[in-house]
Amino acid sequence: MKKGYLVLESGDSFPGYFVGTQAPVTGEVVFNTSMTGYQEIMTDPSYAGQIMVFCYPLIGNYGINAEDSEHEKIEMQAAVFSNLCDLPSHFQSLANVDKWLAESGVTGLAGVDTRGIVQLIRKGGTMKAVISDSPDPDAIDWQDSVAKGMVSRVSTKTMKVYEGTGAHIVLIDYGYKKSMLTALLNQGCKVTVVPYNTSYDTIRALKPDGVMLSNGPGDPMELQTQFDEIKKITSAYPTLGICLGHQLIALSYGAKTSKLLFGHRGANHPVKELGTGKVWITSQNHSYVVEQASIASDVFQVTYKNVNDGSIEGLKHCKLPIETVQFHPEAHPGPDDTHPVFNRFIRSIHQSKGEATHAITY
Ligand SMILES: NC(=O)CC[C@H](N)C(=O)O
Repeated sequence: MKKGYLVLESGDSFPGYFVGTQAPVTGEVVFNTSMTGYQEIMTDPSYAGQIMVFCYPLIGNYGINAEDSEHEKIEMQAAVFSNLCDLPSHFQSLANVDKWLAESGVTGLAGVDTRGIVQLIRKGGTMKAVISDSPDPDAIDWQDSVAKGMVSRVSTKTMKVYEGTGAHIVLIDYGYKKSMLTALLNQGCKVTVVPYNTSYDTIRALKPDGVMLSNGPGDPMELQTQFDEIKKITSAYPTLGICLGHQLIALSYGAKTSKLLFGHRGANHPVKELGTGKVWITSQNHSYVVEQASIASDVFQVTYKNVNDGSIEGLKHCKLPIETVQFHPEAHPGPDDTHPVFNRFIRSIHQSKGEATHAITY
């Protein structure tokens, strides 16, 4: 086993042993508290450019299977584990995490005091980190910036059509998770996945019934040049925005975003639906949030709030059929309490076309 270190910009370093590809990497270090779902987490394109620390101390015990990946590639920079199981047991398992990371060209570090790292991040915030074979923070050029432009890297380069007999949804791909597409296909929708920078005119030519803006990596302000187009697109069709999609819609209509100290990443984040007072347990993965003070009350109504820190978790446009959520209704991993968000979206499409919705059973 080759010794390696996670070295944080704060100067702290944590020893472990290399798994997967043993190449040195730089990234923004973040943590996820989910107890299960490591394959879905590692394949979520929203983690592009980041080093993921798994809080749960045992990862890999049910292996890697052919079903659970959320994207065809692992986009995260690296993953860090406490105990990594090398002899998984599950009828669907095809490989252990070490072998899978190696085949995918991704670095891993195991046997690490992940709890110690999480305590530091919770105090100092998400920060830059390096995985290398040296524990010395002074040997690292901290001026090297963490990669930007991740959305253009992970988004599809061509349009892809998934046939269905129901509503036609254009899914704008900022790094969408497969489960979002599955949720739409399960509603019978036809889905056209388009690149992140697709124009309003191109989308109009596709004659969609609705549009969905997906999750994705990085700071939403990096996509500032798209805001005018996003406003045009979303004011023309019933819209659902999820996570990065939610942030982009808010920004396009004049709100502001800011970065949380260490983000929300896990599968048990409580969110209150303000209209009903109900609390849902949600799956989350984000650093940025829409700022309450920046929301014009005649443009958006806040629909959901995070129970832990009061941050905004959902918006509804006051006049247009636009709904956005910061959490992940598609789950994977995590509870599907909020899956009805998709049903509501499809219902809003039928309503905006003046179609009767009494026959719809959801
Ligand atoms: N899952 C996502 O879409 C993440 C959105 C954004 N990159 C953030 O970190 O806040």
